[in-house]
Amino acid sequence: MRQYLDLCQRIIDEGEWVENERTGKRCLTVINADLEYDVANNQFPLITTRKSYWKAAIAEMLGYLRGYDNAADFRAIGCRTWDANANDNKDWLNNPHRKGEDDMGRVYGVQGRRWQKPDGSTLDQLQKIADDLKRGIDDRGEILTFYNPGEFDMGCLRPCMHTHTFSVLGDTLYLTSYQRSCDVPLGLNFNQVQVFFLLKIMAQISGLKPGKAYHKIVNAHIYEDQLQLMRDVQLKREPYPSPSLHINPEIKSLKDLETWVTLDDFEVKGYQYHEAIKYPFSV
Ligand SMILES: Nc1nc(=O)c2c([nH]1)NC[C@@H]1CN(c3ccc(C(=O)N[C@@H](CCC(=O)O)C(=O)O)cc3)CN21
Ligand SMILES: O=c1ccn([C@H]2C[C@H](O)[C@@H](COP(=O)(O)O)O2)c(=O)[nH]1
Repeated sequence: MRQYLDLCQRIIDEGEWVENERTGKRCLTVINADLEYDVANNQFPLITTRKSYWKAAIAEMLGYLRGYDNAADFRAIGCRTWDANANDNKDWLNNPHRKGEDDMGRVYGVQGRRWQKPDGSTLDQLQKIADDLKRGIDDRGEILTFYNPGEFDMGCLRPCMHTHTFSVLGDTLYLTSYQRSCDVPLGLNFNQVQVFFLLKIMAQISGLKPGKAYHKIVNAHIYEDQLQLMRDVQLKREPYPSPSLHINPEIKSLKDLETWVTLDDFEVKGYQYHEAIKYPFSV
């Protein structure tokens, strides 16, 4: 939790103002942040200085792992984060590739599960990783990437947390996740939960122990309309100790994740938090 608050403070102390054309807003910005999560000791990095909606964050990652490309599918599992980008983003609404209401296009999970190959077939990156990890194999290329520049014009948003690399040492699984752009008040709240969850669930279905997760962020920013709430409200609060995340031990395979898992299979214990803060969201 401290590392999150330190990053927020660093942006306020050292950040530079950058105009963002896409949203029409200015962002206070720093380059490069390295965060680390102790999954081995179940130190769940849930923000405690405001109420954080961890279930929606897990649902979003679950939707990516299932290859969802539609905001309605995300809503059905308890996540509304794609409603705005699928349906209120002017550029996307005018994009001929958009297939209608709620379509997100070829983003995240589509690339992760159905990467289009030149011969017309598709590649399932996640299945290959799950199969390898189950056999204890790390070929130094256990990489799940959602980043497909050739298809950016076919999706509503370029992926932000775009690449996840899994590594095995002995009987322990590690994860390194890369993020090109980070809305620290809103997005990072979710992304921290997702990196932690991704390592914990992949370790569980591989029969490996979870180790540490490393989260590498390039452009970390606070939008101008979020700054006052961050500086004068959230950063004035004292954090509480980390809660822990518990996953139904019956989840044993990628197939389980794809077929029957719901948010009821996840529980957070010991979550103490300060009251909610509503940060503005930029589409
Ligand atoms: N500007 C921007 N920031 C983001 O963080 C972001 C995007 N755009 N576009 C794509 C996804 C969508 N994400 C989102 C979208 C909404 C919330 C949000 O509104 N969170 C609220 C409440 C969530 C809830 O009630 O479940 C929050 O207070 O955290 C968070 C992340 C993360 N990403
Ligand atoms: O998982 C996510 C997804 C998105 N974001 C934020 C980062 C930026 O503020 C916007 C994306 O805008 P770009 O112009 O494409 O960089 O969404 C996030 O923090 N986490």
